[in-house]
Amino acid sequence: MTESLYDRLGGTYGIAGAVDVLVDRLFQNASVNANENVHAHHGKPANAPGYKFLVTAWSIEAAGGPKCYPGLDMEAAHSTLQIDDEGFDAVALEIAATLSFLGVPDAEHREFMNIIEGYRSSVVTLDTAFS
Ligand code: HEM
Repeated sequence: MTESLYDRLGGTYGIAGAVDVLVDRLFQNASVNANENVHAHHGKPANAPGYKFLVTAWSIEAAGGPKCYPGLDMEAAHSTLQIDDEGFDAVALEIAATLSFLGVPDAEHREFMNIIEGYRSSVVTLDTAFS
């Protein structure tokens, strides 16, 4: 039987290590923080530890690991942030860059990015395609 994505990403230690790098990059990413609603959260260094915990737990579950995520579902978590496709792409790019930076192999990289892409319609609430 194939190992779960969770196991192939190095389990809780592998995922927490990647999220540690990712969140530091997201908090400093000018494109991500161009949205002032996002910056109100990501602009405060004191939010980093709790956010790392929540994103780690979410990722563990999403990758097929143990159920441990205590946070909001993706629609509720982002409903007031007015995220458009460009804002989503900026975060997705940073996730992909982090996986690449850490040397995650192609198959696992693609599988995790497919999971992320699957949540685009839950996270994006602002249609700016023609504005
Ligand atoms: C599939 C992609 C994404 C995942 C898996 C994800 C994951 C999460 C998680 C687990 C939380 C915590 C929820 C809670 O408080 O219970 C959260 C909150 C948040 N996310 Fe995302 N997120 C995604 C996309 C985005 C994007 C594209 C942005 C910005 C452009 C963003 C910005 C934020 C912000 C600012 C918060 C904190 C909201 C607050 O508590 O005030 N997220 N996200």
